Amino acid sequence: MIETAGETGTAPPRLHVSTAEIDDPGPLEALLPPDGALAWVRRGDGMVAWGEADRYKPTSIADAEEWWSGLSRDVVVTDALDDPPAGAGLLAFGSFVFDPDSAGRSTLVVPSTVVGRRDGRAWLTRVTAGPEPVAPPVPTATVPPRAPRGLRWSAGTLSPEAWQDAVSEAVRRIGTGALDKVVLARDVVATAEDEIDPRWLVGRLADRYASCWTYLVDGLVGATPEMLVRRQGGLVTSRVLAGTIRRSAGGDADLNLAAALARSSKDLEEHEYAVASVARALAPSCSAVHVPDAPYVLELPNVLHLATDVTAVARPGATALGLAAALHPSAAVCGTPTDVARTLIPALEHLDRERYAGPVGWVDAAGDGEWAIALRCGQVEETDARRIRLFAGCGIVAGSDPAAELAESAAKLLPMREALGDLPLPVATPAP
Ligand SMILES: C=C(O[C@@H]1C=C(C(=O)O)C=C[C@H]1O)C(=O)O
Repeated sequence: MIETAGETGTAPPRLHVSTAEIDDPGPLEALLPPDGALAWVRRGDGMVAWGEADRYKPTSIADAEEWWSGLSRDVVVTDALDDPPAGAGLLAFGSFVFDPDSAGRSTLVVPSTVVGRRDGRAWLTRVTAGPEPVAPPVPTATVPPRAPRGLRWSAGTLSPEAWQDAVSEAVRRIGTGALDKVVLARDVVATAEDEIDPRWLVGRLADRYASCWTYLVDGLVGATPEMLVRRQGGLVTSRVLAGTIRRSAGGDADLNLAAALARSSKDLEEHEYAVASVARALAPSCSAVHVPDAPYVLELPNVLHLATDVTAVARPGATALGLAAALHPSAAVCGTPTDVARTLIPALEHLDRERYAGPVGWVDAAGDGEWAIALRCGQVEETDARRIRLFAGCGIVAGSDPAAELAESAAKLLPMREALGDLPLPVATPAP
């Protein structure tokens, strides 16, 4: 018999984890129940989850790492896969506030049911407070999600004009030599007639932005193209994005835009700051940090980004969460120098970013995991689920033009607006 700490009456019961290979379950997001849905999907693979075996409100990423290493060390694994794909077994989903002073809450959830698929293998993980007698069948969502209806838009914290003034002020400060780059974000609010079902948004985002990581954690839903850090075994990768152009109708026009982006000194400069901040942050906990000589152009349906994939080898003990703690906030969402940008951001934005621009992802018992930057997202409001707040930001450098930055922020809002059904796919319309 397996003895659990809970039987002593002094400690919570140890969690029991069992994972079994299952037949291909079809589209993962279609399995999600209406309540407590968690998702992490890309190109059809990934994990969807629900139920809560445990939950923690970390005060920082380091605090989350400590809690998680304690919990995951103490579980009883009753069944596991041979040569498991990444994510098959005990894991926690999480997301963290951008700014520790935010009124928002960082969160780590250990789901009681996870269904995953990777590299042609599918699995079901159950996490329970005692031995689970029989693995339950894969559930299917009984209530399919409905599209939001009757959307109304309202300005967020700053009007578009006031936000452009903030960009001008940032350019002025950069001109004085106070800093090199600062990322300024804005928000807009959509209100629907009924409660917004985030599963609807997950399905739409995963379809249209298949190359992005589509995520859902406690009402924060989005599809991000930017991987802060992935650790798989010893290998560490980070996809850095900075430098953006809004896409046109496609074809030759887009090829010309891509060429212009790859030559733009403003965008290359902005990109270099972001790559340098990632390479610097990885150096103490990794060896063999490799930064390619030049960025490539990442094509998404709404924008083109300058992108660099940095690779490294993790030193012993450098977990995915530990690496995320070292990397956040990178210059892609904060600025250069970090401390100056960090102070300037709230002063100019007047916005509580909450979990936008913070790390979002998952971690397993071995410390492997994926932590992306929560971009191209919205937060369904906890107190009124008919409302969702969307966020988008832009890197401001010496050559930035406020009107062009506003247009760029509008392009970054498109994925969520399309997912909400505000726009017919794939045509772009002016910012709300
Ligand atoms: C801040 C955002 O995006 C970041 C800023 C970018 C830029 O300024 O070019 C590009 C990608 C992201 O690193 C956002 O999408 O909200």
